[in-house]
Amino acid sequence: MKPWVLGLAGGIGSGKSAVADRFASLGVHVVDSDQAARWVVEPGRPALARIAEHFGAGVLQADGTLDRAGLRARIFQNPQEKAWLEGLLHPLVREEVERHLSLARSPYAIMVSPLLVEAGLHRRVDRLLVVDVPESLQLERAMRRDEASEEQVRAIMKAQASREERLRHADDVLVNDRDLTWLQAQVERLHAFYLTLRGGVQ
Ligand SMILES: CC(C)(COP(=O)(O)OP(=O)(O)OC[C@H]1O[C@@H](n2cnc3c(N)ncnc32)[C@H](O)[C@@H]1O)[C@@H](O)C(=O)NCCC(=O)NCCS
Ligand SMILES: Nc1ncnc2c1ncn2[C@@H]1O[C@H](COP(=O)(O)OP(=O)(O)OP(=O)(O)O)[C@@H](O)[C@H]1O
Repeated sequence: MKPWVLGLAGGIGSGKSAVADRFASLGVHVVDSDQAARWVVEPGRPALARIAEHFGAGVLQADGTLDRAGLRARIFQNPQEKAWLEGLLHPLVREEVERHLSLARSPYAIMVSPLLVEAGLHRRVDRLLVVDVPESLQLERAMRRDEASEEQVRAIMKAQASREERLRHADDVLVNDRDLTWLQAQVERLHAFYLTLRGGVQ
């Protein structure tokens, strides 16, 4: 049976993973498209060989895994290369995500993706929760987490939907501009609400 799916969207560094982890600790089955995008390029998977063919062997590290920082630098300064990579990976990611969603046994499941709105997946989910923060905070948190330059994080933000665009599709908004204790409380409140939408089905 297809589970009831909550979409969890937000730009880079907005706090999707922080929010998703808290839902997961309440027993909700979470599928993250960023993680799926990692699985499909693990050594031995055909997509990794295609990437090495296209970008050259320099895109692999000595141990045969993808040089993610190197590829990130390349695609976000070259829209054509980014489109090529997305054309290869997005169908595979979608397949992985659907497969993992179908394994859900919790009252509802969560699909997390930075590109949910961009990829039109807001139409696929039953309800959409957007994690929203001011751009300055998004920038600060992403730079600190990824040890990335302001220029690089801004380039990624530019490649994503604007806050306004995401918020236009939101059913619920979690403004993540306070501390993690507050975030936890908001997640608990939302979880109780989603359970009522599901009629408390366990
Ligand atoms: C370029 C890659 C190798 C960089 O890896 P890295 O480990 O540095 O980053 P990670 O995958 O954790 O992504 C970090 C954040 O970057 C942003 N981001 C990644 N890919 C994209 C993209 N194609 N468009 C816009 N933003 C993106 C997202 O906010 C994401 O959460 C990787 O992001 C990738 O394979 N991207 C293409 C696949 C994709 O579109 N993934 C996004 C969701 S499916
Ligand atoms: N309320 C908060 N207070 C302090 N730090 C936070 C808060 N929420 C998230 N963070 C931190 O900010 C960084 C970005 O959060 P997170 O990784 O959850 O974002 P994300 O939306 O999943 O990003 P991406 O799209 O890049 O994967 C992390 O280091 C996280 O621990």
